[in-house]
Parts: sequence; C-alpha cells; structure tokens
Amino acid sequence: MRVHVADHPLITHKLTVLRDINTPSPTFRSLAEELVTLLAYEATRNVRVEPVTIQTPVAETTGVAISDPRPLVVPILRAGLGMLEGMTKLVPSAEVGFLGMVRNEETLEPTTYAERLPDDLSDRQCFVLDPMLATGGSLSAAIGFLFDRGAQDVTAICLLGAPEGVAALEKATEGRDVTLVLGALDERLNEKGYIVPGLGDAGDRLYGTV
Ligand SMILES: O=P(O)(O)OC[C@H]1O[C@H](OP(=O)(O)OP(=O)(O)O)[C@H](O)[C@@H]1O
Ligand SMILES: O=c1cc[nH]c(=O)[nH]1
Ligand SMILES: [Mg+2]
Repeated sequence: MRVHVADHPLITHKLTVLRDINTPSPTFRSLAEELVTLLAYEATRNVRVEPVTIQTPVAETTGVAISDPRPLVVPILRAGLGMLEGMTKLVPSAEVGFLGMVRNEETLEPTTYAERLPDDLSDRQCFVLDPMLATGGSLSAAIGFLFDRGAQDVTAICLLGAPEGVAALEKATEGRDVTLVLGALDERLNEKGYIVPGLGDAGDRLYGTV
C-alpha cells in the first residue's frame, strides 16, 4: 500500500480548525469539503486520461479528458458524505456509489447497512472517502466490497488516520494496488478506539448530533 501524508501548511491550518472543539457544524462541513478538494489533488495524480483534440479560439490543440470507464467515488456513510461534494467538484464526471457502515462503539467492529455499488469494478479506478481511519475496520471492509466486485485500483482519502488503522489496512490489502492519502497521521487510538488528538466523532460533528 502506498501511503501519502499531506505536508502542506494550508491543509494543516484547515485541519487545526477542524479539530477545534469550538468549531461549529457549518464551519466543520465547509472545511471537510475544502480539505478533500486539496487532498484529491494528490489522490487523483494517476487518474486515467486520454488525449482529446479541441479547438481554442486561436488554434487546434491536444489536451486530455478523463477516460472511460469513469472513476467511481464511494463515500462511506455517514461521515464520508461530508467529503463527497468536495471530490465531485474536482471530478464532476465521476460516478458515485454508496456504502453505509457504522462501527459498534463497544466491539469497534463495523456493520454494513447500505450498499449501492456497480456490479463490475474490474476496470474502474475507485476512490473511497471517509474522514476517519481509526482501527481500520470500516475502511478495510469497504475496500473488501470493492475487491469483491473486481476492483484493482483503489485510492482511499481520509482526513485523519491513526498508525493502528494504517497498519490494519496495510494487512487487509496486502498484495493489492491500494493508495491511502491522509490529511494527517495522528499519534494513536485511545481506549475507546478514538483517534488522538483527532477531532472526535466526525459524523456527529458534521451533522450536529452532539
Ligand atoms: O477505523 P474504524 O475503527 O472502523 O473507525 C472509523 C469509522 O468510524 C466512523 O464512522 P461511524 O461508525 O462513527 O459512523 P458515522 O459515519 O455514521 O458516524 C468513521 O467515519 C469511520 O467510518
Ligand atoms: O476518532 C474517531 C474514531 C472513529 N470515528 C470517528 O468519527 N472518530
Ligand atoms: Mg460516527
């Protein structure tokens, strides 16, 4: 697995505001969207393109267009939904699939309550969105669903990750073509499986349920 941790003052600045307990939901939502747009720049570095010829007002020239089949973007509900618009703004032609997962806060095991993905992903570049990579259980299961449909090229974008989650994902995806793009790699998980220092529960902070 390739791991890319962002190293950019603008990203670190926005993450600092996102982490702050005093940041209200509307600001949190805007920042999550802005951050994914910045991270998507790195995550889409190898997006497949093909040459196209166009006419400018001055001359004919060759550029590129995103290739068919279009990339698939998969937010993991709920919190991943807060990253969807930032990603589709950058890749408007992408198709969107959905996975709904929730982690049992006692066992830390994820369960899947919604799954809406194309049947055949063998030719598709897939981009999975979830702000938090904690134990790695949710993201490993999500990427497992994509592998089951034949996906061979998967990039996950997370705002924050814990070393424990990165290691678990590495193990779960061994031998596969997976890239992980992180806004920051935090210190550790606490006894409740929360990322430290982290930002708390991303879903609750996005949707004001605290
Ligand atoms: O790496 P893990 O230990 O699996 O934890 C990370 C998961 O937990 C959060 O979702 P949550 O279960 O809180 O659901 P929500 O998005 O509905 O709040 C987060 O958005 C990830 O999906
Ligand atoms: O720190 C964490 C861990 C799991 N899920 C979250 O939303 N935050
Ligand atoms: Mg949550």
